[in-house]
Amino acid sequence: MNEYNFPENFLDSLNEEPGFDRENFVAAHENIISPTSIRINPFKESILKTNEQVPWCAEGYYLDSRPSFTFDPLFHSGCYYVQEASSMFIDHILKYTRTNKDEPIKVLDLCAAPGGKSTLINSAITSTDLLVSNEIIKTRVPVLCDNLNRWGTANTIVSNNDPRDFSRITGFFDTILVDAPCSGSGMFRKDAAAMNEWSEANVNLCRQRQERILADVYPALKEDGHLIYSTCSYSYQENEEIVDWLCREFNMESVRIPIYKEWGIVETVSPEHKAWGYRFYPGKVKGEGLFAACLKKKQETDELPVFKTKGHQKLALQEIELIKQYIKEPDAYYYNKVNDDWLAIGRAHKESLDTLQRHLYIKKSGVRIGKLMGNDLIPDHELALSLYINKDKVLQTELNINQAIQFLRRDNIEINTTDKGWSLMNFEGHALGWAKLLPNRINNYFPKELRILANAPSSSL
Ligand SMILES: C[S@@+](CC[C@H](N)C(=O)[O-])C[C@H]1O[C@@H](n2cnc3c(N)ncnc32)[C@H](O)[C@@H]1O
Repeated sequence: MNEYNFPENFLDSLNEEPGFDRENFVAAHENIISPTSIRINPFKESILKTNEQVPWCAEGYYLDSRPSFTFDPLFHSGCYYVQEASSMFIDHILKYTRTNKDEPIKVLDLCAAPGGKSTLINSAITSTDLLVSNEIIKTRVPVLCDNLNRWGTANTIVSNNDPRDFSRITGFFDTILVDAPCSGSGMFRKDAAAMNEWSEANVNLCRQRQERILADVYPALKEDGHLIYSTCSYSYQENEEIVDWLCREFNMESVRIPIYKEWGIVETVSPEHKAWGYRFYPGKVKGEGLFAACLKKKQETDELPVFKTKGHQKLALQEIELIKQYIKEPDAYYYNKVNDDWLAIGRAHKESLDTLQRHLYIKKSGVRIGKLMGNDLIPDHELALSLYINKDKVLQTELNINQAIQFLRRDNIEINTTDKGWSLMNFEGHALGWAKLLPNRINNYFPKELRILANAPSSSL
């Protein structure tokens, strides 16, 4: 064993890597606790900002200590996402590469669960832009949907596909993020167990998988579109060598991202194509290990297929009129019924949804509004958290912190009210979910699978 119980050969394997300072790196692992950072939701105003901002992301903030997020109702209402600071660099790349804000873009987050970078992309784009958030592993899709539901936007489609399925949607996306599965050395400080998984053989396996993922998704990128590639590995094989491979095998050029020296990020160039990359080392940055690079597709080699729009089932216009009452600016949305549930997605994304539905396994599109029972809406949890709910149409009940925690536990709550019917349950004005107010009791509709099960810590947030 060596310093800090790093895996055998790990430190030696990094000795030649750009910007690697062995002493500083080991000291950062031995002496510095992993910093806690959050990224606030720009669409849900809250007073969570702290004095120390993450330098490369305007919405990122460091916290002095790690509170119990589970017991903070604002976490459940989607006012912020707990995210490691280095990962927020993707925001900086997205903003730099977005030159024309007037033209809507389509972004794919290919390896998206649990959704940290998807919520980040969602904050960086506008409602006329589209985010497709994909996760290959079925069991990881629910957490991705939950995190996106909390963010509250109606311009996201979640799919559950293998990267190869995207090769059929030629030239569809303006930007693709591949936050690739990797050997995970960048997370050693946060997750010491990851060290047991590390080996040189695994680094090589990861590299092969990364190449396969990138080759599969490449056709889906538009000409002049950007590919953002990131890993939480320090290994050269998974980073600079992959960037070189992309430049060699595909028609791509490297994009240099401006950074400030005081950020502590190490800019690297790949040996063969001199392509830029950005390395984050704990000890040099206040964050964990990350590698990121951005490339631009030079020329479309295949001819673009013409996408035909599928014919639609005859829409139940009367039902749509009922649904629309619950939505702010209702004409801005396209309403779609899947089984018995009504969903709304920005009207601008209807055609994209048609195309994607023909090629992908769609798990969520826009916001689920709920089911109609006669003339009544049984509202969905997604509607409660969404930014587009027409709050004039529904009852709202403000809860204090204890009532909010009871609600989030799905316990019985006692409140003094004469109101009756479906009500949003709010904390500090932010919706947590639905309850039905009945003459002699309150039915709690907070989703069972999301309820707080843990015991409250002695001091919560
Ligand atoms: C680094 S994690 C993504 C983290 C996520 N982008 C975020 O910010 O929350 C990599 C993801 O890739 C997925 N994955 C694993 N194997 C894959 C494959 N062969 N193709 C595509 N994705 C894969 C994993 O399930 C995991 O969700």
